[in-house]
Amino acid sequence: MTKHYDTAIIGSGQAAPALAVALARRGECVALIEGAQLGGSCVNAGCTPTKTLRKSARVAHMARRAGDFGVQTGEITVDFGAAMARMRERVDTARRGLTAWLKRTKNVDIIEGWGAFEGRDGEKFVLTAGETRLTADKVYINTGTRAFTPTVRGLDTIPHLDNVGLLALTELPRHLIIVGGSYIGLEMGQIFRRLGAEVTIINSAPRLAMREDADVSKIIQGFLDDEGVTVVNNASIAKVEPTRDGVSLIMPDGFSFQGSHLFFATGRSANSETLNLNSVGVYTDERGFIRTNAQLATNVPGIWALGDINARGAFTHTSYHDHEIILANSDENAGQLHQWKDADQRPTTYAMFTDPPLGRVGMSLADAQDAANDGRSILLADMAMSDISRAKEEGETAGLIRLIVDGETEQFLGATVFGIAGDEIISVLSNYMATGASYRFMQQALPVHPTVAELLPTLLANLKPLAAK
Ligand SMILES: Cc1cc2nc3c(=O)[nH]c(=O)nc-3n(C[C@H](O)[C@H](O)[C@H](O)COP(=O)(O)OP(=O)(O)OC[C@H]3O[C@@H](n4cnc5c(N)ncnc54)[C@H](O)[C@@H]3O)c2cc1C
Ligand SMILES: NC(=O)c1ccc[n+]([C@@H]2O[C@H](COP(=O)([O-])OP(=O)(O)OC[C@H]3O[C@@H](n4cnc5c(N)ncnc54)[C@H](O)[C@@H]3O)[C@@H](O)[C@H]2O)c1
Repeated sequence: MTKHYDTAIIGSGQAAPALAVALARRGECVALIEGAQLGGSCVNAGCTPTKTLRKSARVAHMARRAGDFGVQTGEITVDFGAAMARMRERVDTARRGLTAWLKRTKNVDIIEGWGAFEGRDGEKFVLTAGETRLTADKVYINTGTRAFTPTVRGLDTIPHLDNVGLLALTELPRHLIIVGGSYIGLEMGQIFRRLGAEVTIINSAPRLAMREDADVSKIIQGFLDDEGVTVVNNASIAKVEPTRDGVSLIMPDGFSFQGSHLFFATGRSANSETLNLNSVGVYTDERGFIRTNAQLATNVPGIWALGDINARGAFTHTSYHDHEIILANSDENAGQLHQWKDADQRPTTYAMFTDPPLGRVGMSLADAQDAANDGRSILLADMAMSDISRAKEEGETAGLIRLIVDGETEQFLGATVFGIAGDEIISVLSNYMATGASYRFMQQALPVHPTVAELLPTLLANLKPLAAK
């Protein structure tokens, strides 16, 4: 029998559970279709496991640095199995909690299987998920992405890992070769180095974290060098070959890098090709990401796309925020949430969880320079973490703070907080930006001493015009 639902959600990414529960509470009958594990990439093979493992890595790092703080320890060893078990326990607990929440929500049916469109039955959309066939008035797609692996000669002859495989390892790699020098490569490279592996990062770009400002890349390169991570920028791989105990990456000049394990952190592919989108006429871009307007509606009325699959963000918080956009636009009483009704209005906000973490919102220096070159009035202030008392007291002085303000409206346009607690402090700026207030109000605030954030008002007093180049 084909059951009819008000709403079907394909994929239990970071928008889906909250959306399913909210719509069910509005009285809708909701089908939540998941082909693998509830919780999606973030809970199972992304944020949750990596940030849990990062803590073990940081503890090992700080234990090795204990002498700097006048604390003596014995020899530091890492029990990789125990660190991974702690990580798995955290993931399993998070998924269990999510599953229980969804299962106890009236009007939500969890359907196990890979969802796809079959077409239409009048106004209704017809879907399949494994053995189940269902119809729905509305469909929300939250199917996310999976690891993208580039074509490399010889890759079919050697074992290699993506984020799922890396996080399933039971033994510490002797020498992990990571292809990719961006969020995933950098976070995992530092973590595995601190857990005791040799790590080599092979990066095709001329510098690490190429989307960030050049001085940020330089700081990242500096602390990875200090920790003994080998970084090869501007790299291209001619071919890979198996060796007796691992893999060899051979470069076009014949130079080679040997390691025990090979991990690709080279971006993500859209999970859209098995959705049979053509059967209902939904448009994608050339990479398979689903086109939406700022309210996340596709070109087909009644179908929306949320999370990474709409290419309007690539983070858990952007995916979760997408569900708030949907709710705000489908509830006429949500007028006060006007800023959530439009994905084009939100500034890019994220953290890269290297240690120290990089917190970012809105414009980078490079973006600000482009704007100044276009004639926009831009004010800029920078400060090195090494000039901040709290960072010195903590003995963690790598990084910088950068504030960018519109010279005419006095509103913040962007900020970088790269250093201790940068992942937390950045929300001071992004929350403030959501108010649209002049930066001058922040100058009147009373900050707590000694903190990193106390320097924000001081730094604002040093704003200087950014000249066009
Ligand atoms: C290693 C790693 C670390 C990360 N760390 C962070 C971080 O610290 N902070 C952060 O904000 N972001 C982080 N991210 C990114 C974050 O995980 C994603 O942006 C986030 O999960 C949003 O994804 P989503 O909602 O689009 O869907 P996803 O979380 O990708 O989930 C999509 C779900 O849909 C399911 N699915 C796919 N196709 C179908 C189908 N046809 N039928 C049924 N089900 C289907 C999948 O099985 C999956 O469960 C990280 C990513 C990785 C890989
Ligand atoms: N802290 C976070 O929020 C967080 C953490 C991890 C991942 N993520 C999300 O995951 C997504 C994917 O991250 P990612 O780091 O895999 O991808 P990315 O697209 O950010 O970077 C890909 C990297 O691979 C390199 N590269 C590409 N092809 C290569 C090749 N053939 N040889 C060598 N290097 C090559 C690029 O130069 C770049 O450094 C990001 O978009 C991000 O949003 C977020």
